[in-house]
Amino acid sequence: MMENMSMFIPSASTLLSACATASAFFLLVDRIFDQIIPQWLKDYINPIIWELQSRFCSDFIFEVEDEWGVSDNEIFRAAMTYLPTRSGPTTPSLLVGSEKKCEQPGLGIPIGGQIVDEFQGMHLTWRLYSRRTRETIWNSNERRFFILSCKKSCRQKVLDNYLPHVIRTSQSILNKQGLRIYTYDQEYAYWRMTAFRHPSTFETLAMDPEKKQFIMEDLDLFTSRKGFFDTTGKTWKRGYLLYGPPGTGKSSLVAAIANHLLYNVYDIQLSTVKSDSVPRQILTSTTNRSILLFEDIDCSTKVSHDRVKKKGKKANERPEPPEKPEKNDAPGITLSGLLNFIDGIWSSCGEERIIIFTTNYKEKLDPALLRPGRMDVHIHMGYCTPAGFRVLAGTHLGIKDHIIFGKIEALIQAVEVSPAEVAQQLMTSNKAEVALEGLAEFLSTKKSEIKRAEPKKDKEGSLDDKQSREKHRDKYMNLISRVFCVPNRECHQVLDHE
Ligand SMILES: Nc1ncnc2c1ncn2[C@@H]1O[C@H](COP(=O)(O)OP(=O)(O)OP(=O)(O)O)[C@@H](O)[C@H]1O
Repeated sequence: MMENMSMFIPSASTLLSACATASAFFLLVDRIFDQIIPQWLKDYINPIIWELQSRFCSDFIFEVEDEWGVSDNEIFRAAMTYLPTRSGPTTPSLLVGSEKKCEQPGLGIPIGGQIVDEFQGMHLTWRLYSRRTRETIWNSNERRFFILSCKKSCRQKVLDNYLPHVIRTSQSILNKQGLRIYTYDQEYAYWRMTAFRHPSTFETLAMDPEKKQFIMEDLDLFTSRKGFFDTTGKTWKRGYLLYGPPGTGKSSLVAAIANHLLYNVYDIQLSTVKSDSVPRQILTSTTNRSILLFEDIDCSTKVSHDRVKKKGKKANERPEPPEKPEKNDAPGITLSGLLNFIDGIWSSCGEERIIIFTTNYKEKLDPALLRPGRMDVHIHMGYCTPAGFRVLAGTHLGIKDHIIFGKIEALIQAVEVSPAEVAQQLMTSNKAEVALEGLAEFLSTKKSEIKRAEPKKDKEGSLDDKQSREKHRDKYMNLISRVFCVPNRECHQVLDHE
């Protein structure tokens, strides 16, 4: 009887080979499936195949989607960084690319790509898939997800040991890769990334030393005060407004802050944000310890003019007809959408974030944007000063002093010249003497042009009065840069050495 029964019980090796055959079969089906079946049908059948696979094989399946709740899935993000470094002889395909010719090619996982990893005696297979989700008017979303399979018996070990290892390793890979700058792709609702190698630092910035020192101390204080933000119930973020004429170093200061704090930069183009719900996606998909940058905020008319327009309207003035929306035109972000982004309830998703706005026209901005708590520190980036010129001469020509410095400094005090203009003149020659002579000539020409324009102004009478009033107001604005210090410091002012 026992002998008869043993005829029907398969041996361990037969069972194993049956299992291997089943796995190979499913892999084969999967392959054919990938090649010839349309995406919509794949999306429908894929889950059925995985279900069958997990029932008939001894594998356990983890599905790692690119989103978790309303945020990006950290495990997915980590796997995208970690897995290309684990490719081996069994890897069928990889994405390869390079941003610059001389760079070491970067690797990525293609859709359908498979990576096999070994960890603490476990055999783990990752495969990347994509599926289309319901399309909205503004987004046609394609969601990506990994299928991670392991032995059923390893399930707990994967959760406890392997996935934390993937997150840790990806973090150290990213740290080695250096800083990154991200820009938001509205179409696919995800961040496109590239290496951030802006050479600007606080040493290379043409700015007055006290102002630099103040900003660096403010940043350091901010990063060291987690406990303070926790106990006061405030979100750990700080808003900076950088304002001033073109070419005075606003973008260079952003880069210097990123390099000082070693934070990645998320560059948010407000004009391309399609609706008030987009900032929520942005907030939940950016990482901690980062800079959220809004450049040229005044150019986004919807957010800069709302209240300024209303304030300037006389009582008997007829209301302007509402702007006709273009066909298929997205509504864009409104001022209230932006205010919510900065300090609404969703802004608490994430911590240790610096929010930076830059503008050439601070007065165009709605006062609601500027209040402490939203823009905590206002930094005026002014025209070049003698101290700024000395920094530029050091970085561009490698010199600390020269006989012609006195003449140039006197001219710099007499004319309004941006650091960008000075830098450009200093780049005209690698011979210090020639470059400095060129700069002195450039400044003298500028000065005589201003002199020639002056008598003309006098003839224009009332216009001249108006201009001089405006100049006085600008001078006053330039002189005092208010620093609202909530909650980093007590409120105080910094003299802006113009
Ligand atoms: N304060 C500065 N210190 C050092 N370099 C500067 C400074 N300001 C301008 N530059 C030089 O001028 C170039 C332009 O500066 P930057 O883009 O930072 O100015 P910006 O104020 O952001 O201008 P815009 O308002 O037009 O965007 C930079 O590449 C840099 O070399």
